Amino acid sequence: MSGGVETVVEALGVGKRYGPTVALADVSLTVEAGESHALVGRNGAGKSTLVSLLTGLSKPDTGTVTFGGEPAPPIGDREAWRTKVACVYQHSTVIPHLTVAENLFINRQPTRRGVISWSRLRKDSRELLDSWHVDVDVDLPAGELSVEDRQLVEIARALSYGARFIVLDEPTAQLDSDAIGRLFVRMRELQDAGVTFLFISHHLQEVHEVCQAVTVLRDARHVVTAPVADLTRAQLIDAMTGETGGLTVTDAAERDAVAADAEDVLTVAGLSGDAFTDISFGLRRGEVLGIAGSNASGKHQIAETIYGLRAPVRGVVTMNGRPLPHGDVKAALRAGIGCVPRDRHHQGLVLGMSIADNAAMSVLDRMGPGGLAAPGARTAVATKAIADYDIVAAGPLQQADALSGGNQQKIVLARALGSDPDVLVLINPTAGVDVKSKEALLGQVERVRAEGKAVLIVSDELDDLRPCDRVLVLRAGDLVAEHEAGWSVGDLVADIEGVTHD
Ligand SMILES: Nc1ncnc2c1ncn2[C@@H]1O[C@H](COP(=O)(O)OP(=O)(O)OP(=O)(O)O)[C@@H](O)[C@H]1O
Repeated sequence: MSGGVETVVEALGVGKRYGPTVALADVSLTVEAGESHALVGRNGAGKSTLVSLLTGLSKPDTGTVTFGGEPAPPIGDREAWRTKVACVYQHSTVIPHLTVAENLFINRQPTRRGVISWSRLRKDSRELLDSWHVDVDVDLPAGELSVEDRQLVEIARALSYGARFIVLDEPTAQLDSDAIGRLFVRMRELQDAGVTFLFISHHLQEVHEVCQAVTVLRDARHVVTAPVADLTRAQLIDAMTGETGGLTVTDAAERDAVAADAEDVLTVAGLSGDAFTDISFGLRRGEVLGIAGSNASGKHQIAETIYGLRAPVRGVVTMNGRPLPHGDVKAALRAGIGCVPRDRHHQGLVLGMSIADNAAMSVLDRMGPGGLAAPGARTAVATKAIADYDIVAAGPLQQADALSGGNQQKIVLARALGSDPDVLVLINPTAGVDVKSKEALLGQVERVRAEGKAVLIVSDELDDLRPCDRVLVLRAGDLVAEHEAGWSVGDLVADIEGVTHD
């Protein structure tokens, strides 16, 4: 108890090392009942490590964790941990081919005379979801759920074990603005019903919108804990970076427009495919073009069709006047298209390989005969990437899986740019990346553009669209609007959502 308020969880002086890396040093955190407490910090600051200690996935080297004043359960006792806390990760923990009901009651299915009672399982699942107002079909394979519904199912599952403390690890990273709004409404309802949240996000406006308290970590250490209302966005950024001065976001409206006679490097003509119909546009040399839209708009699918991950049903994509074969990523790469994919975990990075090998992958054929780069050359590429993108790593030979999520993301971007493409296709390039690194990434886009290359940015984040000369808006698979640099947020969002703005 502190000042009459019940403490849900307390970490006292916790520390954690991974080999030579100090991931957390003497960090303390107190989360009070019924609050939403934000945990923020730059990529590699130690947020996920702290969450792993608070959820019993690993044991602190030093310090203690207590729940409601009681010592945390022993590490191996998963049952006991489940009654205290759950974490909803960006990446799903549901088993995709099992139904929602099976996922909810996995390893504790109701039985009748020693046999699983499927009718009870479905009924109990329905009741559980109803009690938390989660409107999801319990018979659906969990892999078919939207990210939004999957998160709600995971929250309901956590609550059904008795946990009333839930960690949300970048829950908004894959949600569009409508879904984020609904998640926040849901968080407030659950808070009113006695649930406490630890909320991790790189979007500081979200912290201000939905949290009451905030803790900042920097370089493995605790910097400050304060009521959210006491810290402005600028003060939060200063606490995260240890510097003053805030951020500079490149805005295309502040630089010269693309030359009127600049030729198209990439054209999309009459393209139809999964979730989009008859889309045509050109991308000129020296241009940064944005595509905005909700998750259902088809914007990701268009980008994926351009770089060959999907085949179109109709239409053609040309690079420098030559049609690209359909659905052929390698051909797109050879033609000069670099990409930062949407799903970096599966398409982006080989986790078992070093930073050097990952960063050098698509530049291999430029580094030596037969695509075999000398180790020194690979290390040099990685060392440069670490410096250019501010990657927190022990060195170029560190394995990618030992990096924090945001730092892994930076390697994918470094690699896409490293192949020196004529056209760079970026899908949600700054998702999971801290505010300060975002600036560095968008700075690289500016560099590429200034070199006369072209960039296509498909993003859920309006900040990512600021460096764009034009932004195309997609709705339900149709191209519905085009905005020149200098657009107002209200106008763009109105077009994205299909409402009138006045
Ligand atoms: N399994 C591991 N092996 C080695 N080092 C690790 C491991 N897990 C984390 N680290 C290191 O510990 C430090 C803290 O990482 P952590 O994942 O906690 O950061 P984070 O604040 O969650 O970052 P992000 O915002 O990028 O997710 C980083 O330097 C990271 O490289």
